[in-house]
Amino acid sequence: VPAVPGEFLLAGAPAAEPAPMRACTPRMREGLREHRIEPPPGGWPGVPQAINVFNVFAGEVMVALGEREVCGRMHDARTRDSRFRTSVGLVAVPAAGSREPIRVAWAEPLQADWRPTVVLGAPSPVQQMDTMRLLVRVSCMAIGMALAMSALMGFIGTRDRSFVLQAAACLVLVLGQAVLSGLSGYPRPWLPVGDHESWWLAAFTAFGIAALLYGIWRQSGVAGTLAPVRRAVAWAMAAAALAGLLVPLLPPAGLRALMAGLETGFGMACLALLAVTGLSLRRGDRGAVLGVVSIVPFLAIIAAELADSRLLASYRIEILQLAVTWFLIAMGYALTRRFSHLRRQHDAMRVLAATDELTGLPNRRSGLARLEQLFQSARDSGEPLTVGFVDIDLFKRINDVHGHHVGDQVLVAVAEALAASMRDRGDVVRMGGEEFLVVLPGVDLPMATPRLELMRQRVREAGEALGIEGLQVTASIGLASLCAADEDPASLLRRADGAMYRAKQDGRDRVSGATA
Ligand SMILES: Nc1nc2c(ncn2[C@@H]2O[C@H](COP(=O)(O)OP(=O)(O)OP(=O)(O)O)[C@@H](O)[C@H]2O)c(=O)[nH]1
Repeated sequence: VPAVPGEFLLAGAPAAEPAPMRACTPRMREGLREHRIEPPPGGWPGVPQAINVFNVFAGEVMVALGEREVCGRMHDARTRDSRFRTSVGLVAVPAAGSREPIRVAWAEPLQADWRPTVVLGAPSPVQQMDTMRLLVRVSCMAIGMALAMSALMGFIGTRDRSFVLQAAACLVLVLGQAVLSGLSGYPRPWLPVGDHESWWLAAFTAFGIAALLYGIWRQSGVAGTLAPVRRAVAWAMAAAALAGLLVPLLPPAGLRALMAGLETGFGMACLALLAVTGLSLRRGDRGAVLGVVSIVPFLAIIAAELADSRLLASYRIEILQLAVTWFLIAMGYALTRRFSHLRRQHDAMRVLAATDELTGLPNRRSGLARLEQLFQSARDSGEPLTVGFVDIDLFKRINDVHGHHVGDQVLVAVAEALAASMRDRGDVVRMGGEEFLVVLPGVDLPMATPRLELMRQRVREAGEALGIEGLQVTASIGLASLCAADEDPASLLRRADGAMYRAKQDGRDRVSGATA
């Protein structure tokens, strides 16, 4: 290696081989079927030719032109020309006028209709096309991984099982894509695929189909309603997963039969789910739209398969990956909706847990929590803080004379009268029974007394407004302002409570202030 100059870094070492290619051995050629591509009339034009073989999912691929002959496997990038990342290929310069044919060979495909594609042309456009395929393949996997991560984060936030299932489905489908696209062998194998590409492909097809069916079924809107459909889909999923587990036991012919069975089964399950999703839509379940949307690409692939589409044949891997990614995005969207639903539910429960059912005021627990906060900030800032304990007078008698339902009406009317007198309704708390707490941050005792006098008046008026004969509603109110001796909110409350008892003793229907 020459000395490293100051302006840049030099890494690596000069190449020792003329062409970093893997020559074919008799073992590699075993079982390969060879095909010939003839040169143009008049022979090769004497310029570089790139030959690229796509869509061979398993086994060795041989590409040869003239002297140059290479064998490579999709699942180990070290065996391939690194200029081609999604295919096995070579660049050769046949002599001008030479009539040597191109020879390509591969093992019998796992599915009869999975035809390999050979691309021939000038190196630059062939490589650009190869890079474009790589971009699609990598992007699809990256989206799948990002969705798996966000599903995991959703689980951390909600502890809801669907998020784990989604993350697991994403991972299965991402790994399946890695094997399908050959990225599991790039830059060196990171999954132990080895010589068993067909097993891995069949197993991931089976697990992937189980995951797809589960997702589409969950979104079809029939999960909770049609028991026979539910059972049929559950069976289909279990059968697909079981088939995936049995894969290592199957001989090549068995694998082919399994793949054909999985493809047919998946197609039929998609059509059945489309039909039941249609029923859900007709019943007005708008959520089922997502079920239809997630199946559409797979139905399009089945249709293209039946029509023997060229596009599907040459871009099979990318099209399958895009369909899977589409499905994962649809499922991710469904989970986002579920997340907001759970959030709303959670918020609603928090509000319920903090609210008194009868009056709609904050309940004792949340009121005390708010008082604790106000107590601390008043302590820190030195601002005044006053609390008023409001107790309806002779409430037991109101219940006894007019009935419990009138007692309830009185409680609601008093709560309303107290809350209406405050700027922030959150500062009136129902402490329980016929007791209320009024919190006045920033207000001292001399300022609080007339306000509570006014509230006492409003309580009386609220009772009169009920228009019940013989009903008189009054309240005794005890006031206390924060002083240096108050170590905690409880001591402030105790003093307000004491003042309220004095108001009762002094004849009720009055406001009494506690001394510091
Ligand atoms: N209608 C109704 N009554 C309630 C509710 N909660 C508590 N009570 C009743 O409120 C009454 C409170 O009575 P006491 O604590 O004896 O006090 P009081 O009758 O108001 O007498 P003083 O406080 O001395 O003026 C009890 O009879 C409880 O059953 C409620 O939600 N609705």
